[in-house]
Amino acid sequence: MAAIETRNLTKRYGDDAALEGLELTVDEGEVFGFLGPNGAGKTTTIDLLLDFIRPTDGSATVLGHDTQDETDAVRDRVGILPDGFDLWERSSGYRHLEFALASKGGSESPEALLDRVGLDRADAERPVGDYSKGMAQRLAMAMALVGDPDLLILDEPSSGLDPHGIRTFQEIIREEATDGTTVFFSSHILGQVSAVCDRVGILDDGDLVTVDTIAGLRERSGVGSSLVVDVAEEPVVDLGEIDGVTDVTVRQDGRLRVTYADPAAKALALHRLVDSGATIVDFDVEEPTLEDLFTAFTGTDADSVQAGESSDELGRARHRATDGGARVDSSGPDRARADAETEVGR
Ligand SMILES: Nc1ncnc2c1ncn2[C@@H]1O[C@H](COP(=O)(O)OP(=O)(O)OP(=O)(O)O)[C@@H](O)[C@H]1O
Repeated sequence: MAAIETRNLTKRYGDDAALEGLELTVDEGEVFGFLGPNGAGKTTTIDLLLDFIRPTDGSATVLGHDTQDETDAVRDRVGILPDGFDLWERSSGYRHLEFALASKGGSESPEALLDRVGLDRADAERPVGDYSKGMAQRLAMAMALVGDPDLLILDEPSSGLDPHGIRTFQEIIREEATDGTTVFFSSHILGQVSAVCDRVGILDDGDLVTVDTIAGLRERSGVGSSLVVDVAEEPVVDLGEIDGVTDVTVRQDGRLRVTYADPAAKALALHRLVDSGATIVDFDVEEPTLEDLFTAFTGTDADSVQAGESSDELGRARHRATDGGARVDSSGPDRARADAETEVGR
């Protein structure tokens, strides 16, 4: 049984389609990233799955239940972290959890839930009207986890979170997935989706553009990997002649970027450079970033997809030069991603 299955799911407002003919299957136990820019239709899809709004056309099942005819059965087994949720400002975090535990019949202790999301127990005594956005988001995540749901639906879960909170949420998502929970995770932040998701669906302007694993997206996008070489002097050899090389450019930092579709071209390019007498100071390989993939599949500039997360930070920070030299940042892409997420959290 699929955790989520939609057939021609469509929502129109007047002549405008918020979602057009969505055909999507999310398997049980997978972490599925639903990626798209502002206004792509992510929240509309989630609202349709939970029967908060009704489709103009088409249908959907969640955990085998029809979303319109068996809404209670759906909501009973789904944990939801909605985008833009409302809390009762004068009630404490504890009261919110107690309410969620009572309405879901959950057996967890409020303290265990608070600890899991990293919300201070003393803060849980305070009215939520005093909470920061990140604290409110942590409380909402704790409420979503109540009752050990079979499906977690998280709409922009990192909204308002600091980098530590982002990591906490990613750990929760991984733990839930290990436990067999399906996670449907909407985001416009590419790095966060790639950090936790088994598969990704890219939504653009109400249309599902593609669904695949990150590796599959890389392969199908045609966006090649690049060999970035720091050479002591301008090479006198035409690397563009090598079979499988698709592009050769000199970057702003003076390094040579050789983009290739065929991995065999990488070694050939290095050999050709050495044979030409060039002195190779350093080299590295850059894989296409998710931003590159998004652009390849939608034709949309990835800068419009996310605020504050630079593709240069994400994909290329490991090539930072230090002391004006060409040393490679040994902390690698994970560090780069953490750096990028620091940006996001600001
Ligand atoms: N009640 C409504 N009336 C008219 N248009 C709507 C309504 N709700 C959503 N839309 C439109 O539907 C489209 C999809 O909106 P939706 O909120 O699903 O996007 P999203 O991908 O969740 O965006 P974001 O990342 O900004 O949350 C947008 O163009 C939006 O303006």
